[in-house]
Amino acid sequence: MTDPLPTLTEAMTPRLPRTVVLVGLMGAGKSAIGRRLAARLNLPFRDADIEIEAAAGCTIAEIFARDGEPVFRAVERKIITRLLTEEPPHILATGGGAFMDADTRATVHSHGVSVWLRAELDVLIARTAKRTNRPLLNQGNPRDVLSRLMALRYPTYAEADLTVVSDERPPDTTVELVIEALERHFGIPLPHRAGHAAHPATSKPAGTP
Ligand SMILES: Nc1ncnc2c1ncn2[C@@H]1O[C@H](COP(=O)(O)OP(=O)(O)O)[C@@H](O)[C@H]1O
Ligand SMILES: O=C(O)C1=C[C@@H](OP(=O)(O)O)[C@@H](O)[C@H](O)C1
Ligand SMILES: [Mg+2]
Repeated sequence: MTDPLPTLTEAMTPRLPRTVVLVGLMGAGKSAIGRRLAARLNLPFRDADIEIEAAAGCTIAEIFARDGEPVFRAVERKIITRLLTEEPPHILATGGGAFMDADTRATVHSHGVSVWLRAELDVLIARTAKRTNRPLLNQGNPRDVLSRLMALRYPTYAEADLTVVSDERPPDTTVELVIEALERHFGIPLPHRAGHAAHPATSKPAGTP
């Protein structure tokens, strides 16, 4: 059976041309902002870290402890490639190290639009202090780890297509800034829900009903 023809409104509604890939350091807000952004744009949300945990059947901390970081990076690369090449355009929050992998970066570049959520050190420290589920931050003083990672990673994050500041302003302000940056980048208005993202989109692992 052939697909029904779209209505005139559907045919004229601009669609997100590519998956939006959020990159940046731990605590930048990739997961929190990504979830809200997806709700505002009425698009699916995927979080690479959640997909990795679903595929591995254990937490990221357990993968780091049991198999080591290189194994985690290999799984991360595979999952992000699958999401970008096999799923329709969506909002994708990556883990902070993903964009540092040259292959992942190339895949993001050819299949998505990358947005660096750039945050200052004090903001990152405050936001990551509440949870202990990030193995890299349990390897020493979080301020030292994060400032070392800033020096190492910010030049590479700067290769992202777009940069949006993630600061003390409310999450919905950052979401607005990302939408504006995407609309400028694509040169089209993105249909979005008015108001606040009161009911964030769920992030189930891909394939879960
Ligand atoms: N303005 C804000 N923008 C983004 N996150 C914020 C903001 N204010 C508070 N937060 C909180 O900071 C944390 C950011 O962490 P998260 O989204 O997991 O970052 P990442 O995925 O980049 O590591 C979340 O708990 C979020 O609720
Ligand atoms: O920066 C990193 O290397 C990591 C960031 C984490 O994700 P968030 O950036 O979402 O915290 C997670 O992927 C893992 O702990 C490693
Ligand atoms: Mg995250």
